[in-house]
Amino acid sequence: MTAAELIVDGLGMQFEGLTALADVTLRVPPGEIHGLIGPNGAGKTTFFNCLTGFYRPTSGAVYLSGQRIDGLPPHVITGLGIARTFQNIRLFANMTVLENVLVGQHQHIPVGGTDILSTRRPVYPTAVERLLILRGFPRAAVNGVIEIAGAIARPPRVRAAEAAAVSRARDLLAAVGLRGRENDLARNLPYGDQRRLEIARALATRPSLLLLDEPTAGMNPRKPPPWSASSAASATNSIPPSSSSNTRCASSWASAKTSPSSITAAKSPRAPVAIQRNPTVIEAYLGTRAIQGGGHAAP
Ligand SMILES: Nc1ncnc2c1ncn2[C@@H]1O[C@H](COP(=O)(O)OP(=O)(O)OP(=O)(O)O)[C@@H](O)[C@H]1O
Repeated sequence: MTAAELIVDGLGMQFEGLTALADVTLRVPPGEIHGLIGPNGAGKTTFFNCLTGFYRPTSGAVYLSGQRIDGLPPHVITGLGIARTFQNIRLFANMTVLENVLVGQHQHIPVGGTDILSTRRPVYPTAVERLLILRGFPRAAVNGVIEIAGAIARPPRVRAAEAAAVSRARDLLAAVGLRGRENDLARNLPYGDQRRLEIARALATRPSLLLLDEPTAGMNPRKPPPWSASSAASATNSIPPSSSSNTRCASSWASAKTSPSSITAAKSPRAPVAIQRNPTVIEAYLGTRAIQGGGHAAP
């Protein structure tokens, strides 16, 4: 997916008596990497939750490449191009490493239904679709039925798509340094590797905007990740995990390409939150390949 522009206009989030976000206004142009910095409780995670549909903001609006997205459910926002990781890791603990990344590709794996009908049109599902629609079934229900049938019957096109998804998942895992761990259960990975897996899963959704919540928490600040473009540079530039100082670079977002610009600072009545353009943090962590495109890791 190409890089997306994010515009946040007067965003507010109220938890009964608590104002977590008030009048947050900012713009992230396509292709830029920024850090969101603020003390504990400043509202960084709440902000990400509002952008990704986990919270419905109480005021304001969010636009992704011109489309208003606030209030939409998380899976729809993911489909529109925003992927995220979580401060408190949320993997599918009892699924394998590979399966976790496959889940991230779910929206791009045709198993029947709409994808096959609209783009490939094999004769049999089309006939079934027509029959069901003629009998008065709503189109969405018909698509659902055919999707289930496709998943059960697994015709050659579905199997080919699944094989491609597995191959891409393996490439993503290699890109984040998890080659050879594909069949391990996610819960058995060390903490730092679980963070890497979350990033691979997020990239698997082919995002146009990637939100990373405390991506370096629990990571060794001195040992660069294996996929880093320059281990010497990243060793110098990487930030401490959960910083001992009061200010934390808890969250970052990134999308492909880079271009200079400035954005306004986010405002919160509770504590200051700064938005900084800081490519070093992300590049040191992910390596430029994952962010800027190239190979299968490119979103
Ligand atoms: N679901 C919720 N219900 C009530 N209050 C909430 C909820 N989620 C967040 N808050 C409150 O909103 C404020 C902002 O929390 P948030 O987790 O967004 O801060 P943060 O900047 O991410 O902090 P940290 O760096 O510690 O993660 C806090 O006071 C928190 O208690």
